[in-house]
Amino acid sequence: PRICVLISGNGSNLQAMIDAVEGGQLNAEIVAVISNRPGVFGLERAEKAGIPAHCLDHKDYPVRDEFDAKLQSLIDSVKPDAVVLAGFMRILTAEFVEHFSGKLLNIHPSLLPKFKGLNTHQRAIDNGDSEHGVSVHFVTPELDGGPVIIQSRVPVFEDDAASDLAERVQEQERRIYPLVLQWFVAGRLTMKDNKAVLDDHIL
Ligand SMILES: N[C@@H]1O[C@H](COP(=O)(O)O)[C@@H](O)[C@H]1O
Repeated sequence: PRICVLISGNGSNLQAMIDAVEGGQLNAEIVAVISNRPGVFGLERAEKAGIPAHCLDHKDYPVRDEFDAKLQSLIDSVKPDAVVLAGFMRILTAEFVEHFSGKLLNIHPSLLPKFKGLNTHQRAIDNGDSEHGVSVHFVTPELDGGPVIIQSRVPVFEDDAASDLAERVQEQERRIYPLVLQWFVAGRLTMKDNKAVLDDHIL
């Protein structure tokens, strides 16, 4: 199975996928990494792993539809079985999302449906939550609203800063995202009627 990963920055989730492929936990090939920002560390991680790395700078496409159309054809050119958003910080158009419906996955650093959008760690702290976490979900046109596949919870400590919580959450991200991808490429995980289904069980 072929995986295409979209990033915007550091790429710690991408690195976890690269390591899982190299370690035999993820039986797939990462055939392309695409960033919407030039010069990010995630692109270096891809090059170091011998994966074709592409940058499609969204600043070159003032019209969102044009950026998404270009991105869609670049992704289609590598014929992926899964398109994986890993710290990809762009809102995608409904056309783009529909085109990859059922094979487009995202990781969001909160216990969805709580804290859709940005700054999730600080918002959990400001809200006085005792627990926080991360969700992997299928992408639908509703931002951070697609069917959730798996979540991992972490405690929030009184003296936590957002950076402490981010580190604790990212540790979980690196564990669960490769696992979900393995389920998907093994054909065990699908999206049906806006629901995530694993081994014929609705999640
Ligand atoms: N969407 C969020 O963006 C961050 C990106 O991290 P990285 O994979 O680029 O290190 C992650 O925390 C992810 O949940």
